[in-house]
Amino acid sequence: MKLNFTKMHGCGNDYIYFNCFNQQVADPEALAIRLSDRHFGIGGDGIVLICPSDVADAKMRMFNADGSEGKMCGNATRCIGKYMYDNGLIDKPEMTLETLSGIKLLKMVAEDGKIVRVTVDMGKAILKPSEIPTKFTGDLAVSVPLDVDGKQYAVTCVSMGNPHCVVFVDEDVETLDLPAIGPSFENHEMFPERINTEFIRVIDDHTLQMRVWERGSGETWACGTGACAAAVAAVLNGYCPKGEDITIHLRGGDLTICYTDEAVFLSGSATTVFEGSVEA
Ligand SMILES: N[C@@H](CCC[C@H](N)C(=O)O)C(=O)O
Repeated sequence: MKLNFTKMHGCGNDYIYFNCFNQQVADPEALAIRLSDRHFGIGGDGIVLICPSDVADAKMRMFNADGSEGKMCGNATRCIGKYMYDNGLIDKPEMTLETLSGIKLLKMVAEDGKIVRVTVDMGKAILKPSEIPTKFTGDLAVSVPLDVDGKQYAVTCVSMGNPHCVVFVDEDVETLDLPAIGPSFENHEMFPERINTEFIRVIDDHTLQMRVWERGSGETWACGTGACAAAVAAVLNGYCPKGEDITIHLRGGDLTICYTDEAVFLSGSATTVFEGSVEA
């Protein structure tokens, strides 16, 4: 059996998207592992299913490259908005999207009939360490010490529907050896469900530089929820103001985040790369 797919990316965070309004994907965990492989598959950071929903315009399920299911994915939400509008599944440039972390509202900008930019209301940031989840105690984990492979880091933990550990560093993040240090954060005993880790250099009070090691996918060129977590952490640590746009420079492009008391807003591009079909 063949499955039709669309390869899309948000700032280089690339997933293989399946329209499940008109086809069914069995065993998405195994499919994610096989197709994400950049040598023997299509290549991507994972797969995303765009499914019918009883409570929203569509429902997202996303699977990392190791087959694990993520509860939230900021870049995929934006790409789904573009897919739904560009393919006539919605007729106005806004939609609701059901995720494992609740229903998100997307507002989009169209140019020549195609979506070029999407803003997602990601909901409130979750800061209670036990709810992220982490094993830190207390009401917040802001600049708390963490020993990783014998080196001391100060980390700030945030959930954007999925867990993040944000580390502020002084050096250019391009100089970091992420494949060496990323897995030790991801699988650290303080994070019972593993963790996504963002390494951040503060450029100024409205600009951050970021690299990310994602749970289940390794280094990716962008992470929407990670960019949100980084902006929240920057505010909590006093580097950036609340309620104003913060630009995050990622390996694959820029994202804009605004952290308010009501919600975190994520804005950025969404791009279609190619379409095809693959043996299921
Ligand atoms: N790239 C994503 C996040 C994908 C899920 C993450 N790896 C997890 O397991 O929580 C984004 O853009 O937010």
